[in-house]
Amino acid sequence: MKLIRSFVLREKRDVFLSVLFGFLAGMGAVALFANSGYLISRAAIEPPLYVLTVTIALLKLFSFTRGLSRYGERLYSHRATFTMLSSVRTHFFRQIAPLAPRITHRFQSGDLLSRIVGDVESLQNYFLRVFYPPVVMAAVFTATIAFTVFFSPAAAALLVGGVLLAGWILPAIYRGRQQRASAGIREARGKLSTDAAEFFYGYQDLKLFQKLDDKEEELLEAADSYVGKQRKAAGSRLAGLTWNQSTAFLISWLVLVTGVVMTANGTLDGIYLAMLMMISLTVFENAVPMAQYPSYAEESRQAAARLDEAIEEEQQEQPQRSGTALKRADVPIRFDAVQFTYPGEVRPVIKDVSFTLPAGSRTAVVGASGSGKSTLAQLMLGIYLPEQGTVSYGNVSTGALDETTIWPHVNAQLQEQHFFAATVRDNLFAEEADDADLQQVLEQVRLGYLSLDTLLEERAANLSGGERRRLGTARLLLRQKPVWILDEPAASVDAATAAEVGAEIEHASAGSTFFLISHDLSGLEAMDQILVMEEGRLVESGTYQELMRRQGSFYQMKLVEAEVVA
Ligand SMILES: Nc1ncnc2c1ncn2[C@@H]1O[C@H](COP(=O)(O)OP(=O)(O)OP(=O)(O)O)[C@@H](O)[C@H]1O
Repeated sequence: MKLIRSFVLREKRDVFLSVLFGFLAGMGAVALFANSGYLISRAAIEPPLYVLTVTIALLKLFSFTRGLSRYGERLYSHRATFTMLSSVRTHFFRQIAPLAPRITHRFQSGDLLSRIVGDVESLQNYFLRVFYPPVVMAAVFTATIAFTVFFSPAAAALLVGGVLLAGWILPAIYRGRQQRASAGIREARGKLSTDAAEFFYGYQDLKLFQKLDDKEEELLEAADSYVGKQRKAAGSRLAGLTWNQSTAFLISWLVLVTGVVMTANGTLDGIYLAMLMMISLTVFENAVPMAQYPSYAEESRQAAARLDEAIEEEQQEQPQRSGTALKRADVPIRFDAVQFTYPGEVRPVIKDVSFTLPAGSRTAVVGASGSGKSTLAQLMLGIYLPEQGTVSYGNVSTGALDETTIWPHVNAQLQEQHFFAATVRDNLFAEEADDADLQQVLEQVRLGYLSLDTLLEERAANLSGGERRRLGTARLLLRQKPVWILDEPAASVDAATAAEVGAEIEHASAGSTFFLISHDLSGLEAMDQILVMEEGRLVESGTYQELMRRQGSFYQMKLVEAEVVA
């Protein structure tokens, strides 16, 4: 909330103008109606023409003042709001973007989207309905009461009582209720977004496994829960509004009664009675927004808390990085007694792993599914930091580096790659390359039959699994990098095509530090070293020939592979 307040206060000029015009609009309204009341009473006793002329001219002046000031208030308050929203959105996005992909493991995509869009959007009410209306209300009431005291201290006292009740006491009572009524409303929206996203992503599988009805029911329950919570919050907001209005009318009625009594006993000139009545009716217009104050204050607090939660929890989970830049990556990459557990998990998935990738060497990592191979790649990219031990480039550990400075040195093809709903050309991420180069790269990955203008669907759903993998490889072939990290580039690719594309990769990566994660044990003879992972431990390492001679885990794996092939 502190941060949101600081974003609002940055717009000092607009904040000042909103309050100023809000005050002028409020005073304009009070003066307009007071003047009307006075005019009606005065006209009844046939005053000289000049009195009517002046009063009518004032009426016009006040109505212009009111209209123009209200316009100014709306203009500057909305400008301050939208500028603040854009600052919050940019700030939130800047904070959250570097946390990817870690953040996407912690928060589901639907929930994250609901925070980025919905929660940020809710903060628009913070300035408009929480921050400045109390200031305007206090200023308008103070000025009006000072004016009223002059005619009737009793009516002024009633107004003071009314403003305390409508502007402070009732909203304070409603604040607690509103907190209860709107508790969990944002979480319910997050859950609904998550369920909806899951429903659409998993639609095909849900259909195939006949689970569509169950999931639909869950989705409807989430929708009902969200609507129910919204209804409760809106009910509470309306109740607050009703009490606020009732108080305003009651006070106006009391002002009328007091005025009548005072006029009857001669302590008030009857000509001012209608004016006092109109003042009372109008001045409470400014207290109406206060009825919604608790609801919007609570909504803003919850939205800000959810945004903080997304950023802070994730930042706290991660060890602090000192953020220096990696200047060169053509250096040995070392794992020293590395232990690693994923955030929020208890089971270490990498246990006391040490190895070195000499600059320009070629290494393959093999091992059973879940043995920690992909995690090694994530640690090497600095996406995660080891819990114990170090991963270092030359003499610099990844903990001392800003991880984003590692990535420009690396050609990485991780297990999951994202493809955008755009052309093949756009998905190759090589704006500076000309079409002939791009087409040539497509040939190299045996996708020459695709046109650069072919439109890919979201997540490249119109390509086969193997085609997606090879399109991912094509991205790397367009960039010369000193380090290559490949996590099963041949997954879902037939053996013959995989061998051909493998040869292209080998050629393109010659001289680079090459780190290949593979389930395929063939073609590893040319590697400088092979690392064998088992349940998070490095159980064997050496050249192909050494490992075969040793007849350990790698040898056993080869035997199993040979049996399966046979
Ligand atoms: N984001 C994550 N959060 C928590 N645990 C994870 C995460 N990613 C992987 N794991 C766990 O870490 C272990 C190692 O996973 P990893 O992906 O490194 O294995 P792998 O050897 O690459 O497997 P595969 O060959 O199937 O790709 C697994 O037990 C997995 O369940």
